[in-house]
Amino acid sequence: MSEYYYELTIKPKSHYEQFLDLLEVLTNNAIEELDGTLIARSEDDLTNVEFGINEFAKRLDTSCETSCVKKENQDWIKNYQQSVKSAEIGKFYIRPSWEEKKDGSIDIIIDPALSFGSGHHETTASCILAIEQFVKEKSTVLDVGCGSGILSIAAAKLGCAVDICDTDDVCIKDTKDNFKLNSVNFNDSWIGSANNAKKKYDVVIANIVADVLVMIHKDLKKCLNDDGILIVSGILDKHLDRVLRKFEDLNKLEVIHKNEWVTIVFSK
Ligand SMILES: C[S@@+](CC[C@H](N)C(=O)[O-])C[C@H]1O[C@@H](n2cnc3c(N)ncnc32)[C@H](O)[C@@H]1O
Repeated sequence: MSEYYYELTIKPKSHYEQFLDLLEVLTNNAIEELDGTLIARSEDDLTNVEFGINEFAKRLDTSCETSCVKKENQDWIKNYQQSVKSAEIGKFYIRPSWEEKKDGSIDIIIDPALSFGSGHHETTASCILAIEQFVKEKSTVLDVGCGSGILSIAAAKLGCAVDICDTDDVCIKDTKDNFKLNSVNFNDSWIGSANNAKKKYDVVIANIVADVLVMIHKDLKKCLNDDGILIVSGILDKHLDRVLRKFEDLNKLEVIHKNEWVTIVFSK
């Protein structure tokens, strides 16, 4: 990548299409069209093209405003990568693949993608803290609404046997990719929700939203072992009581507040 690029701006008074055609031929680059203005950018010097355009305007007996400015090039990929931050949550360190791992922390790699779950949202962070505190090695875990898979990857890294489900097929694909990226395994996966579970689990985690938790509360409890742990999140504090009412037959072990978001840990 060169240190500089040239930006040629042309605002024709008339014959817009002819100027566009000529600019395309002369620059062989993508042209930006903005309210009657044509903008070409190139790492090649465009001052000769500007001269040609002005000669063309004279031939057409019209005029156009032009400017050709030399600008500093940006490393857009590096700029973007610098905007994606790692997150340290308890003993876990969640990072994009281009960042270094942190010694002494449990490493989780999540690259930016469509699925929710980078570790920066309050609900994800609180669920990870709850997993660290309440989930024991070798537990069987169901991650309902796995998103990026971040929570089930955390559980897998603690030595749990995990199953994943999400109503969105893109999340299932992203989670599978992220398991590979993190060199951990899951057992079973399906597109759908807790009502499709074929067995009971030691731990069920559902970071969804209050309305959905209320809607699927029976399914979540149904796939929980007798002494199982249920972690629910995605609850805005104004909806907390409504969610609590649906789980009052369970023991409330912990309520984690982070800004306006609440995560609850129950035991059966
Ligand atoms: C807030 S994201 C949580 C992602 C990830 N588990 C985390 O904690 O960062 C909620 C996820 O739940 C999924 N979802 C929504 N309704 C669902 C339902 N009824 N059953 C299962 N998953 C659902 C969404 O597709 C989304 O991926």
